[in-house]
Amino acid sequence: HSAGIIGAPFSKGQVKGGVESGPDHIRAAGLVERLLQQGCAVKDYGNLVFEHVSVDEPVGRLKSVRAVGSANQKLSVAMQKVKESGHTAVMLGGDHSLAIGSVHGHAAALGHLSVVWVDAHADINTPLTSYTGNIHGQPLSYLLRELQSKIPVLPNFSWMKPCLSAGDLVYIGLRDVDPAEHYILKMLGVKMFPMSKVDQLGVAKVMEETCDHLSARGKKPIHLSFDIDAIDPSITPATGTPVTGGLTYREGLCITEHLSQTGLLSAVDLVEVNPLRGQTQNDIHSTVSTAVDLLLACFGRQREG
Ligand SMILES: CN[C@](CCCC[B-](O)(O)O)(CCN1CCCCC1)C(=O)O
Ligand SMILES: [Mn+2]
Ligand SMILES: [Mn+2]
Repeated sequence: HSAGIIGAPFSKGQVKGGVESGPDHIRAAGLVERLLQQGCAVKDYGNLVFEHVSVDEPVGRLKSVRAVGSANQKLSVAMQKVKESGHTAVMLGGDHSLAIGSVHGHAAALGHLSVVWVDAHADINTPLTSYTGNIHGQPLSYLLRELQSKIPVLPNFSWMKPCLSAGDLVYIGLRDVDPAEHYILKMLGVKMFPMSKVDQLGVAKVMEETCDHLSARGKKPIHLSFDIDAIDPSITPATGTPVTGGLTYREGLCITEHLSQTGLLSAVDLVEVNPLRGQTQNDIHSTVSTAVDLLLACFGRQREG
């Protein structure tokens, strides 16, 4: 295993301050040292510097479009470099709008890929269906080829092109999906394992069916985009949009251990850790250490030793 870590201290895909300090909290909890201890090579590329965008008037309801566009352009270039250096990429967020640049850069380097999106939310609102205008609820609409007719021309987004097909996307953990998002998911026939399915099948069967679905599509490199709010807020409360009824700590490890064992894991996003949303130090510690443990499992750590 070899990890190439990129810190993306960015928060403009949503409106709650604090998520930009996610990368530093995850590093401070010992991510690099723990990866090295388990025999993983590590290259830490540090944090990207996102310059302030002074004038960024809303476009329709969309907030901070220009900032989100330029941040993701920079991230896409950085991701591509990390992949071309042969590492498994680790993108530490920052909010989930960063998946635009992370997936785009990954696809630019490798051509084709599949995405496993672990999240309480579908993050597939289009600019026109979003209630909030927060772009962290929309990244997949910019990435999916099938939705391009729904995306208007946006400032600072001309650098990107859609790079993902709906058949190569699998969701795990959904439990707070907007009506328009649900319509889109059904229309596109996207493979999804909402929490109801996780309860019904159990996480081992969910992972088996996830991998069967991806294998049938040709065993492409896997991009795991893990939103920490997929885990139950009793474990990871320090996040911007907590939703009760989430994955247990153990289910989170089952998911990441299983994907690690496929040998196809090529990039991991770990996003939406927001220390300011924790009520106590313990809230923050529980959230950040769970994020670290999930990442260690992505790089081969096994609970049996
Ligand atoms: C479900 N969609 C939301 C949340 C997006 C969360 C982004 B993530 O990165 O954390 O997954 C919420 C929209 N609801 C807000 C409250 C009223 C009903 C709509 C949105 O803002 O689009
Ligand atoms: Mn979420
Ligand atoms: Mn998300």
